Amino acid sequence: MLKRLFALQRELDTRIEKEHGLENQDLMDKKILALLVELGELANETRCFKYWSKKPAAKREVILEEYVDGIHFILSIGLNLAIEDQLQLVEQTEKRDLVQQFHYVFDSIAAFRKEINMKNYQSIFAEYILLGKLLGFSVEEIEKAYKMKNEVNHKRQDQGY
Ligand SMILES: O=c1ccn([C@H]2C[C@H](O)[C@@H](COP(=O)(O)OP(=O)(O)OP(=O)(O)O)O2)c(=O)[nH]1
Repeated sequence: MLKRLFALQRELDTRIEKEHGLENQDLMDKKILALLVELGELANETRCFKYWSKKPAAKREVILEEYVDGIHFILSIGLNLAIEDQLQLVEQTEKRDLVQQFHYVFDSIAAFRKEINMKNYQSIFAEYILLGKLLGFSVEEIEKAYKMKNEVNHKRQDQGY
């Protein structure tokens, strides 16, 4: 699955960079910030930290769409590192709640920015997958939603987004 997703991401990223004349630019810092912002948007839709409110979480499909925006940027960062073939996912097993898990993902992204290496990248990946599990998403569901959003992203580029 990961190989397929990396391939789709590469196609999209190449397209976006061409369209915006960014082929030789280092986009790492922007991608990291984009991922942090997506993570904030995702947390906002789950409303998991809004102890002051009774309003329920957004619909499952809205949360899944936010979640796969994050997957896009994680894959895209991986392509910058050119390490997709070495990726080994270590499964996180510790029991955590959703709020804790959001913090773990934020912390892993911050650690990666400080020290951009394979180990720290793997840790973003592992924490983000666990976040998806806590949100109740299956791997198949994530892959399907990723493909749908990837197509939307291509269409946006067609329309000069
Ligand atoms: O190099 C890139 C840049 C962006 N994206 C994707 C990731 C994500 O799926 C989408 C950007 O997020 P979003 O759809 O939230 O874009 P936006 O411009 O912030 O949209 P909106 O204003 O509707 O929130 O573009 C990539 O895959 N590669």
